Amino acid sequence: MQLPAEFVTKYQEILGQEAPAFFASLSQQPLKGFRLNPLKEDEKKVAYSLAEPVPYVATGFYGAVSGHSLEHQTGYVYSQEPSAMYVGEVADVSPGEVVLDLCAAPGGKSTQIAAKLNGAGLLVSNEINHKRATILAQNLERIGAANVLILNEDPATLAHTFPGYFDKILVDAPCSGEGMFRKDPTAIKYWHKDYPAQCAARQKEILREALKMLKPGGQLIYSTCTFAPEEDEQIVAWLLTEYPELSCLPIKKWKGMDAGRPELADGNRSLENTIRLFPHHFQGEGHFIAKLKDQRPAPTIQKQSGKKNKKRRGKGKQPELFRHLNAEEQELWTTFAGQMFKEEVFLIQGLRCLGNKLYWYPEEWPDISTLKFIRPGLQLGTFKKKRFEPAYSLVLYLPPSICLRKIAISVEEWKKFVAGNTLTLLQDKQENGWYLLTCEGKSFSFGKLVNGTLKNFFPKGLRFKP
Ligand SMILES: C[S@@+](CC[C@H](N)C(=O)[O-])C[C@H]1O[C@@H](n2cnc3c(N)ncnc32)[C@H](O)[C@@H]1O
Repeated sequence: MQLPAEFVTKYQEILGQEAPAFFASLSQQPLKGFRLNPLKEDEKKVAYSLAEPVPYVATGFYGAVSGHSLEHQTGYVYSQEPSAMYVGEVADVSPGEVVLDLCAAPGGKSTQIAAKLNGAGLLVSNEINHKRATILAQNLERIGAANVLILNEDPATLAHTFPGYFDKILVDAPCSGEGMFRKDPTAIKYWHKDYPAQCAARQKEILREALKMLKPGGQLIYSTCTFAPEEDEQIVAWLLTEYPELSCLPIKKWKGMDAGRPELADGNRSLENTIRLFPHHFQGEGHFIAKLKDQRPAPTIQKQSGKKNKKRRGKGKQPELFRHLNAEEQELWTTFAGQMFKEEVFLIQGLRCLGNKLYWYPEEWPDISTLKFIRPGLQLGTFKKKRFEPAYSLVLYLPPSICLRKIAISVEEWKKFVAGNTLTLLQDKQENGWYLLTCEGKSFSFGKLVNGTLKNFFPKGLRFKP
């Protein structure tokens, strides 16, 4: 690997005797990992080896996964390099919290946070770049979390809508990406000696807006995948100076994790509470993580607890984006839900229409009608001329055990189906209609059975040949 000369000089100065080991580690093979998804039923039932767990992430494992595997496609696994996984752990999100992931695509940390919320509370997952936001949406859809809004906004616009709103905010900032050098050598081409300072200026802009959205008493998690002090310790030092209400919380250091270095910024000792992950010390690509707490007393309003708490937050009015279901739509949904689910899965009060699409969007969620969104709640389906067609996002949300109508098919049949073929079910004498399709116990599509032929409703844009 040809490293820029100014990069080499800089890290020789910063790392001294350790520099050769650091440079050598950048020429090694990148380390791969994946996380299991506890939102799925029997989440450990995967074909991948779980023999090498990542010690500091309960759901993390070393090893590579394929994007075409059944496990990836059904959201059972998410490919993520092991140092990036620690950011989601440090965020330490609990069910019921209201969390913002401000720079979220492609979704490594958002998928982890959504799983930790476990259906209670809300994750607002935002990405400024539209193309990347659509990839974020696909990744979040696969993991099957219902309580996620996906937005495509700039931080300043969000700050206007959500002042003091979030319990936790993650800023996994756009950075100079030095920790990506061995995974993605094109990152080296972008690097120049002033790049870290330029990135730092942008990081400050993003953080200024982020802090406007943090609730008093809330926590800000800041991370980068770079080693540059300008974007790491110096940003945290700047935060602590500019925002005296913030303090830097200690982060548990597992084997191979280094403390942040105060001498690389203004000498503030609390910078030792931050974490540096260096590839010559630690099994991973490289990251910097800081956790800051707003010390002002938290407001005494009742904490949102997801589905149970009906108190609406945000602007205090109904989302203007949606309309209520008409009688025919309500009947179509009730019939579908009655045939499909063993129990009431979505309360009718949380159901709303946007055009002819049906969403689950509980009353207490904020009004996002003025914002650019990619996913305004969990899409359940579409009303089409006197019929209801269930959505792909509903499939990924549904655990097979709550479904009455389901058909299990083999891996060979799954391969044909996701490539776009219909299936002929010679053995089956089931009633015509909608069925949840499963393979190895994993929900992967709806299919419509018509006289023994299973029509294909796997989204056309996602079809592939495994
Ligand atoms: C390091 S990546 C995020 C990775 C992501 N958190 C994950 O774990 O998959 C940073 C993201 O910030 C976005 N970004 C770039 N400029 C931004 C800005 N001015 N404000 C907010 N986000 C920005 C980039 O498009 C990029 O997707």
